[in-house]
Amino acid sequence: MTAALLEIENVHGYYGKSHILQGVTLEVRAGEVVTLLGRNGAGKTSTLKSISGLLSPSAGRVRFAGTDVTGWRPHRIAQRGLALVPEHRGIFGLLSVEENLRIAERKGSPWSLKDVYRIFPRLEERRRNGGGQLSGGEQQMLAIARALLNAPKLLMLDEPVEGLAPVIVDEIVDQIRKIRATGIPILLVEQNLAVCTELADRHYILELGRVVYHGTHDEFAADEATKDRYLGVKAH
Ligand SMILES: Nc1ncnc2c1ncn2[C@@H]1O[C@H](COP(=O)(O)OP(=O)(O)OP(=O)(O)O)[C@@H](O)[C@H]1O
Repeated sequence: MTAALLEIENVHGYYGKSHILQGVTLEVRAGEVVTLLGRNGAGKTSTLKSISGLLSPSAGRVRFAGTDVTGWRPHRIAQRGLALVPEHRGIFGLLSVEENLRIAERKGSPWSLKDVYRIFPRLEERRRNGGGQLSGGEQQMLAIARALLNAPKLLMLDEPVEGLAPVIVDEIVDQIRKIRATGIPILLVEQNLAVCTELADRHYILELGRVVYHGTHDEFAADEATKDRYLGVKAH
């Protein structure tokens, strides 16, 4: 079996006195796309934050690429190659698309501007536009492209298609598939079940800050009862 690139073991986390993460355990192996599912407020974003150092775990371990990074500051974790693309996309509205990309370029990165334009041709078309002039879908593409330029060993995407039109959703799913084909593993938080089942090798479901289900793509696809119970999705 392939060794896990990311291992989260029994992670607990608080916002003030609220015990939000109550022992989350999951792993992502080399080359995998893994989804983290669950209803609103289940703790998906908080799990990504606890991995990337934005929420310091009160207990448990986060191991990444063989190193225990629990409690490290976000920038140190990012330097190790763990990239988080948050739901609110953090791009610079006053800079052009290309400037947004240029400031994310990194010496020695296997990813060049040309490589990201190959995956996101729309960004090349819009390269002189201001970041603030982009549509929601284009902003999402720009945020992912910026993360790629940083040469991530693992990409974490928080609801990349939320609120986007179906045609843009399809485009982004296709782009994520292309990124996956380059070998970069992805941890994907997503509510859109069709997107998840299309992309993922394995799934975890969170409820009240705990993992209540995990299974492979095939197991999950066949398990209507689980989908109904934890996600409120009726079989059809
Ligand atoms: N900064 C914060 N301060 C206090 N409570 C928070 C904070 N952020 C999130 N929470 C609470 O923590 C719980 C988990 O939130 P989280 O955002 O991780 O859930 P989620 O599964 O990502 O849901 P959603 O899809 O709604 O973002 C929720 O009850 C939420 O209200």
